[in-house]
Amino acid sequence: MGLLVEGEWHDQWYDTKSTGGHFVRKDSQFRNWITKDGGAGPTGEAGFKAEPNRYHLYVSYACPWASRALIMRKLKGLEEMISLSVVNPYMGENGWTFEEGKDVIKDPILDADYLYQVYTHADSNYSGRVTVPVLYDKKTNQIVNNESSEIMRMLNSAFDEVGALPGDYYPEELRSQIDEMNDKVYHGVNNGVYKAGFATKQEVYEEEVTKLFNVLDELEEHLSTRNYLVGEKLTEVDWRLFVTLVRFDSAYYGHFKCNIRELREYPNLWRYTRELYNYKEVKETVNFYHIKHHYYGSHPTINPNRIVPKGPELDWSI
Ligand SMILES: N[C@@H](CCC(=O)N[C@@H](CS)C(=O)NCC(=O)O)C(=O)O
Repeated sequence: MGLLVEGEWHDQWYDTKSTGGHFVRKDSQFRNWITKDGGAGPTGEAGFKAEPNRYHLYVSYACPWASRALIMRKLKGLEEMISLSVVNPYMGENGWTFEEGKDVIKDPILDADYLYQVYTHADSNYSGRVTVPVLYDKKTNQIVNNESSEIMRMLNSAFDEVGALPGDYYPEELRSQIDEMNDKVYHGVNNGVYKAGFATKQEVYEEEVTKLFNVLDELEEHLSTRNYLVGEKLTEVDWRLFVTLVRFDSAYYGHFKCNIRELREYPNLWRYTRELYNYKEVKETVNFYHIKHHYYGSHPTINPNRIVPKGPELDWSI
């Protein structure tokens, strides 16, 4: 694992010393938007019009943030319109790579060996982390956006007039409730598992893991009287929660020590996760081989021998 400093790759683990043992996530830097007419979005510059076959998505099947984008691409039927690359699950001294391996889809655009080359191609002086997902413009050869919450939003609606499937996962009338729930889910769960798992001090881990399970308890209660987090149908916040829950027992419970309870011990959350897993073709975006091999294999400070556990055996049927 590493990062780019003025376009040069440095192999370096997260710095938690300067933050007292806490893992602090950095903001994504590429923030342009694809829009129906090519006008600027809520952030960034204009010029990225929704056109079939113009954009490419770089993801990791292991990564929950990338999976949000992958799920939206699937729900909106954009597979033919937005091409895809999938990195190798192992993230080592060169960060994400396109090294051959099970289910890897190489980079057809730059033929890069490493994802950081996509970043330096777009900005030869880039400084920062090299993360997935990355939404890339093949026409102008630049990164449009590398922030999954924004990529989800643009895929939700920008391509509606050029052949996307119907479905609005961020409906106008529910936006304020969705935003509020997104905040809880992001801080409490999506980033919560990382804050527990990457903590480097006992008291920080205990504090974070307790907070995580308090939010899971709250969500379990919330789902006792309703099927979805907000309103009567699935919205983006359900998919944002799903990507963490679907990894919970296979990766976070063991590798990140989020083990106060298994997800399967929560009847409502477990029912909900299985339902979303079986929704349309969403299960095709969930790759447990990549998930387990990435987490257990890529963090030597947590699991130095990189042994990947065989279990658990999960029954996803509904
Ligand atoms: N805020 C970003 C976070 C993306 C992210 O952290 N992705 C992880 C994989 S799960 C990554 O690529 N990490 C590489 C690194 O931090 O060096 C988003 O939501 O898109």
